[in-house]
Amino acid sequence: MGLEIRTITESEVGQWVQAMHTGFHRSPTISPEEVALVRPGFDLDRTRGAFDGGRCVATFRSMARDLTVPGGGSVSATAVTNVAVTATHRRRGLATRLMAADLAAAKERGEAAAILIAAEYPIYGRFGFGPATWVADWEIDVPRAALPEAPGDPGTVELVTDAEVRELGPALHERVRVATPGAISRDSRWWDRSTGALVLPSFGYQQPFFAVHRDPVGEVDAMAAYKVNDPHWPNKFPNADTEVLWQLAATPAADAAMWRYLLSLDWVARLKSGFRPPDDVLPLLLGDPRAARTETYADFMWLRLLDVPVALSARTYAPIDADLVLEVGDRDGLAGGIFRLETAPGAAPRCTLAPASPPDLTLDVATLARLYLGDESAVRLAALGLLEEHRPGAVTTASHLFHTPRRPWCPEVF
Ligand SMILES: CC(=O)SCCNC(=O)CCNC(=O)[C@H](O)C(C)(C)COP(=O)(O)OP(=O)(O)OC[C@H]1O[C@@H](n2cnc3c(N)ncnc32)[C@H](O)[C@@H]1OP(=O)(O)O
Repeated sequence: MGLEIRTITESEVGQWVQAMHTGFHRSPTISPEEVALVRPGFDLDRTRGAFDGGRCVATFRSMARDLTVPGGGSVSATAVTNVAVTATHRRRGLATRLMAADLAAAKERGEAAAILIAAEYPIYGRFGFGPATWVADWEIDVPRAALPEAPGDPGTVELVTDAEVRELGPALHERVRVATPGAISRDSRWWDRSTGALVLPSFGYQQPFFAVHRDPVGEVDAMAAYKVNDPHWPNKFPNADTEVLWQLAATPAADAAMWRYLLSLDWVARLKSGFRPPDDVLPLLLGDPRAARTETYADFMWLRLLDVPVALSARTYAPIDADLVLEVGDRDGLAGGIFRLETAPGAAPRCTLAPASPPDLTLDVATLARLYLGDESAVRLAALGLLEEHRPGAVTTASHLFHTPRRPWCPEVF
């Protein structure tokens, strides 16, 4: 029997989970109890495997998510995860075939985009994905941070239980999600796993502290999960690390108040921020921004457009009159074509198929993904040779149009 690519059946979930863990070099044996715990998170119509003689040797799964785009609208996206090929079967085209099957199904369902977090940079460009959001992660030398005196916070910070996080967190997350291009919807399993209500034996759970910030009328406007790791004290100096697992804030004032709290814990020498937006103001909240050392600055969520007119019509642009014809190449034949993007101040943008129009710009679908959420500038992409200009000024116009005041950010690890 040859290699077969297909969605899996209920009875194959166990060996699929085993193959996924094997591909990720985790434990080679997963208990039936753990399989039963993960199973409710799977949509079997979107869970694929590669089978060699009946044995699962590669895995691939996707989830339906809403992706926030500039302007506060959203597009439907297939969120790809658990892509893993057993070491004995790598580089035989299995990931390619699984990706082709999932993208075709997503296109068929009418999803406008596919998103994923790439384990390694070189893997997904060939499938039409481009890095669409980036992350930064800082380590802050707390004694040197010189946190400036701030006007009194009219709100309050309190510590809450994991049950309260499950109750209060989803509304705050949704408030942040719709205001943050690049953010995606989150299901209740995320909250269960992050608060110990659902513990997978392979991953375990150590309860963090949960802090919430409330505005003056008592509404939660920021939340953080953090741990304090307290190693030895050299010459009896306090030397602990605050490790922020996640922090969400709905307003700049709440964001600053929460960081102020996290930076003011006794005994702490260093604060590890966790993944933040690449243009986060966190370092600039400090009296001495040099106290924040960049630990990570890297690509994060990759995007692949599946429906260019739907996606480009869903976001807003700089308020200028523009008429730009884009020739989008897509070697997989999923989303390519010639499209006209029309914008005007105060009017909804329109993106339509325009096969007979002479293009102003030619670019690949993966390059358009880098522009789409506002993370990249067309001028930079042109400097890299990724955009071809046919009408003078078209690159500059595209740069103005797609630019957003803040860079996009995806707070989810999925
Ligand atoms: C969204 C996520 O889940 S990210 C997690 C991805 N998974 C992992 O990193 C786990 C460990 N790695 C693996 O499981 C596999 O190596 C995978 C999934 C990365 C690739 O699977 P494979 O079946 O080997 O990929 P496939 O054979 O389809 O490769 C297609 C092409 O991509 C290239 N490629 C695949 N993986 C990589 C890589 N990590 N780095 C560079 N090139 C790669 C191949 O060389 C091949 O190139 P070619 O067409 O020019 O010959």
